[in-house]
Amino acid sequence: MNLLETARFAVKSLLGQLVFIVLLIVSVDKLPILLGQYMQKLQWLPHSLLLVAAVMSVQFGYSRLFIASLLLLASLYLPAIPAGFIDPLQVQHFLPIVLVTSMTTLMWDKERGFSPVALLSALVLLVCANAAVIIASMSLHMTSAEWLNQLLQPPSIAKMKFSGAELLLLVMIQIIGIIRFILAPTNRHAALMLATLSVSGMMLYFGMILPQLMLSMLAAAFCVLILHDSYNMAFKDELTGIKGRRALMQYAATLGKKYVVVMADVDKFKSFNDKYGHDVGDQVLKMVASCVDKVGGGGRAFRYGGEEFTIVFANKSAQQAKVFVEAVRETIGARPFLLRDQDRPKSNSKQRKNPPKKSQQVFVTASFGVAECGQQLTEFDDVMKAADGALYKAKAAGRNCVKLAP
Ligand SMILES: Nc1nc2c(ncn2[C@@H]2O[C@H](COP(=O)(O)OP(=O)(O)OP(=O)(O)O)[C@@H](O)[C@H]2O)c(=O)[nH]1
Repeated sequence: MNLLETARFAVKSLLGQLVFIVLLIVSVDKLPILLGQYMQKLQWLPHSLLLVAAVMSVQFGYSRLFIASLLLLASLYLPAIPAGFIDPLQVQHFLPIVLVTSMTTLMWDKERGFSPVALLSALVLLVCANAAVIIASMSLHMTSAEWLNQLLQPPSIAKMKFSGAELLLLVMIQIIGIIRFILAPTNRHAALMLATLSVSGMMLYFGMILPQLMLSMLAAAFCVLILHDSYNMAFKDELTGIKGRRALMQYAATLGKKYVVVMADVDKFKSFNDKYGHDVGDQVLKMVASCVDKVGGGGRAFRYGGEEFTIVFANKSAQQAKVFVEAVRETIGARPFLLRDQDRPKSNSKQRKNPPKKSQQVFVTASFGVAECGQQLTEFDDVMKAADGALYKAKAAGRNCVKLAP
């Protein structure tokens, strides 16, 4: 994802999270009244959903979401600890702080895997982070409680009894989490941030005890975000972010009798890679993919593999599609690719042969072959082969052009 796409994803995801929190607050308040006696029977729901989220996290190798699910699961059992063993009021007081701190710490941590050593080191990290926050909260509370309490007061709707110091710390932890999310807005970070925001929102609104319904919804959101990741893994190309070959084949199966297939190939890409390095080549592929993906006329773009892309137009003739393909070709050829310092291969890189000068602009072009489904070509594979043949002709004709199959 380039910077703009990352920002767009972050904003979209943040808005989604906001909607989720509002829904949460509304439903946690209203649903128990609506569901009445059924709520009693739904006690198993948060436990089961959190277990499902934990199992799914293991399947996907998401150790941080696994730990987060277990922490939320543990939070369901903490209030049940006998009073003599641990002060329930202290548990209620520190539980939300511990959860928010843990989720934010996990956001900044890396995926460690599931070996005992990895899990133990994640646990040590969480214990250290929480100890630091609790000590900071206590010392802030003792030293500067008065002015902080005056400065930071919970909103009037809040039912919690938090000091100004604790509020300050919580706000700071949230900001640290939000920064992490903006820097790397992945689904996993979205899930962890959703957890910190929900826990804080619930605390403010309902006091210290986290409603079971909230944990159920949070666990369901974890599962949905993991499933969304699995969809992306299966159908999207990792490098360019556009749909990949598997998605193309699935789409092909849904096409009727009238459609057009376009095969596109970046020109002289091998020498581009040799000249500027593979990493710059990757950036260029992303740029080309974003141009191809914006094709008009209802065309759907896919990365076929390597430096090849496929566009499919349903219900169009080759002549009709050609207009839109020409537009994409022109856009790619006219878009300057700026080689910044950070794009240059490292000095010890084996790929570097001719490193670019500072802020040098380079251009790439692409060739296109177009074929339509018809009497001669009825199978998708055959139409693709014909488009490939036309692409070959475009290369032979000097590249940077569009050729139609006969
Ligand atoms: N950077 C980068 N390079 C890739 C990727 N996939 C394929 N390539 C490179 O793309 C190049 C394709 O080169 P060729 O198929 O020889 O064709 P070409 O140099 O583009 O020449 P023409 O197609 O004849 O214009 C190879 O050097 C591959 O290594 C990728 O994901 N990233």
